[in-house]
Parts: sequence; C-alpha cells; structure tokens
Amino acid sequence: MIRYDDRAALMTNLAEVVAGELRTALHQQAHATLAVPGGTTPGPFLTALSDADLDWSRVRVMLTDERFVPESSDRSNTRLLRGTLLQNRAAAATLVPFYREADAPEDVLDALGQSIGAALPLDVCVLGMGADMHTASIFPGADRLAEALSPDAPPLLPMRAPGAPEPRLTLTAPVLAAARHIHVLIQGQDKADALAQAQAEDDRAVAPIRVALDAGATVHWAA
Ligand SMILES: O=C1O[C@H](COP(=O)(O)O)[C@@H](O)[C@H](O)[C@H]1O
Repeated sequence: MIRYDDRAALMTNLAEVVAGELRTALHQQAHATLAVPGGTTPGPFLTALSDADLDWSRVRVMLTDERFVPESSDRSNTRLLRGTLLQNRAAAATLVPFYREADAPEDVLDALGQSIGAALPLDVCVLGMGADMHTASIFPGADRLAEALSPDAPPLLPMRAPGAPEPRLTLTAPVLAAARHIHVLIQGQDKADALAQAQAEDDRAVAPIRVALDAGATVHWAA
C-alpha cells in the first residue's frame, strides 16, 4: 500500500500515475479505456485527472459501477463523472454509458453491456472500496455475488444488496482482474482497517476487494 502524507497528495499523485499509464497505452494503440469509481472518495482525483495533458479524444471512460438512478440524483455516479473528470482537457473523452432510463437495470443490461463490452479490455482500472470490503458494486451478501465473482461472468451484471439503497449495475470480477493497471483509491482509518481485514480473508464472497488485490492492484491510501 502506498501511504500519502495527506489526501491532496493522494489525489494528485494518483492522477499523475493514471495519466502516465493512459499516455503509454495511447502510444501503443489507437484507443485507451479507463474505468473509475463513484461514491464519495474519488471527486478530487477525477478533477485532478481532468487536467492531464494527453489525447483525451482517444480515451474511453466508464464507471466501475453505477447506482440505478437518473443523473438528476445526487447518488448518480455518472453525474459525479460529468462534473469532475469530463471537464477541462478530459471533456474530449468518450463516455461509455452505464445508465439508461428504464424500470429496472435488467431492462437495459443488453444495450449497456454491448457498448461496455466493445470498449474492453480496461487499460486502467481505478476502484474504490467500501468499509464492508465491497468494490465496484460487488457487495458481500448481494443477490448475484457468486455470478459476479465467477471467471465466466459476463462483463456487466445487475446487483442488489442489503447495504445498497438502490439496484446497481457493476463490472464483474473477470473484467476488473484483466485490467492492465489496477489501482484502489481509499482514505480514512475505517478503509485501512477494512483493507487489513480483506488481506487476512481468503473468501472473495466475504471480501470482494480481493478480486483487485489478488490481481496485483496498487492500493493508494491517506488518512
Ligand atoms: O457505492 C459505491 O461505493 C464504493 C465506495 O464508495 P465510497 O463513498 O466509500 O468512496 C465506490 O467505489 C463505488 O463506485 C460506489 O458505487
């Protein structure tokens, strides 16, 4: 785990690392794909990254997961993305959508799954983690947890979990683990404690963040 002196240093350093990885990918291929988390943590990282000097017109940006709420909701991860990363230089990036209006995520799974699938594999994947050790929307106790953790999982699955107030759509374990570069972005003592708990826990159903840790993720943390 990389421990930063403070949260500002964490956010700007991680933005520099991710920008460098995207630049390298763009030297080697026509397009690069970046996945980023939602939630309360990544805003300053996403804003810092939006200023990175690289050819954003060749970058596809997607979320690691989305709450099934419209963009008008404060809980929309897409709303967060539009207000932070998809500004400044990064406004030229292509957003791969994770939400369409419908009654349930199952109704839009095929359509969203097609465009997400076409943008894979991920060159860079930045993940968050909850204090319950969930990552993306792969929650302990979720209804489709076993499917999402399976090596045969489709790239995208709907998910409902006791700790999640609304249904979700999430990238699944094989997509996350196949990313060329994986970072976990966490802050606060509760997340450091959760990480230590996950490191001591072999069962991914109990600690879904193990998907990233076992795939060699770099963890970035500040108090
Ligand atoms: O609900 C979510 O939670 C996790 C962690 O969020 P945080 O607010 O504790 O930082 C996040 O990584 C995920 O993308 C989000 O949908």
